[in-house]
Amino acid sequence: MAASLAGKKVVFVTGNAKKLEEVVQILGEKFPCDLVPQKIDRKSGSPFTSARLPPLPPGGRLSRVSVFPQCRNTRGSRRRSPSRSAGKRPGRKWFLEKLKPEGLYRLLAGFEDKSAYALCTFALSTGQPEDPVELFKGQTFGQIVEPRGCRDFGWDPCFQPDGYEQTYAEMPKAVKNTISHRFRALRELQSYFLQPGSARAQEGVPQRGEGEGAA
Ligand SMILES: O=c1[nH]c(=O)c2ncn([C@H]3C[C@H](O)[C@@H](COP(=O)(O)OP(=O)(O)OP(=O)(O)O)O3)c2[nH]1
Ligand SMILES: [Mg+2]
Repeated sequence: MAASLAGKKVVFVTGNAKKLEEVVQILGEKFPCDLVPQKIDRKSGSPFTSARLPPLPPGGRLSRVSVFPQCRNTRGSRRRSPSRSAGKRPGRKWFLEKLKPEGLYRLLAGFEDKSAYALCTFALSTGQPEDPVELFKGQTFGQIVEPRGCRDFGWDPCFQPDGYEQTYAEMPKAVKNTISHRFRALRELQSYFLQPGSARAQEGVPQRGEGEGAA
């Protein structure tokens, strides 16, 4: 990590305490920046309202969700029943709240193929509307299984990563945090800043015109 990043403030926009906990654990004490969690605020005047966010990056809906989580929630308030959305967005919060991990597993009862992947996308913005947003993705492949393990985080009990006998919820956090989708996305983000001699390593922020290749 570039020395010039030391002491810089990075605002992590999330309302999810478990995500925050994992990000703090994964980044560890060596992370040189000051990570400041902030729930996104829909009200005008917040630095994170849609009007003041940078332009959308390419990459489809999942990318837009990463940049506009709260706008998405607002616009998407025509709530659909879980069954109407089956197979489309099982990771979404309201969907999981209704179904619980058991329901998510049951959705696949009629399917032999229970393969799945967990995807995490971090969107990094300088805060300047004219600067591009950089996306960092991490993906972990696995299977949807009958829920097992601790119930303190979403769908962790029914996701068993390939090559492991335990679900995310059964394995120690220290293990999940070295194989998870979130870990892989953060690794991409960290290596983005580590590129030696790059302008972003010196400045600590993405530069205009540096695009898709970076992640
Ligand atoms: O079991 C898990 N394990 C995870 O690693 C994980 N990551 C996300 N989720 C859950 C949390 C929600 O129920 C959904 C995704 O919704 P999302 O909008 O990403 O999360 P929010 O809680 O709304 O937090 P933000 O404020 O949007 O960051 O999947 C996991 N469950
Ligand atoms: Mg959300």
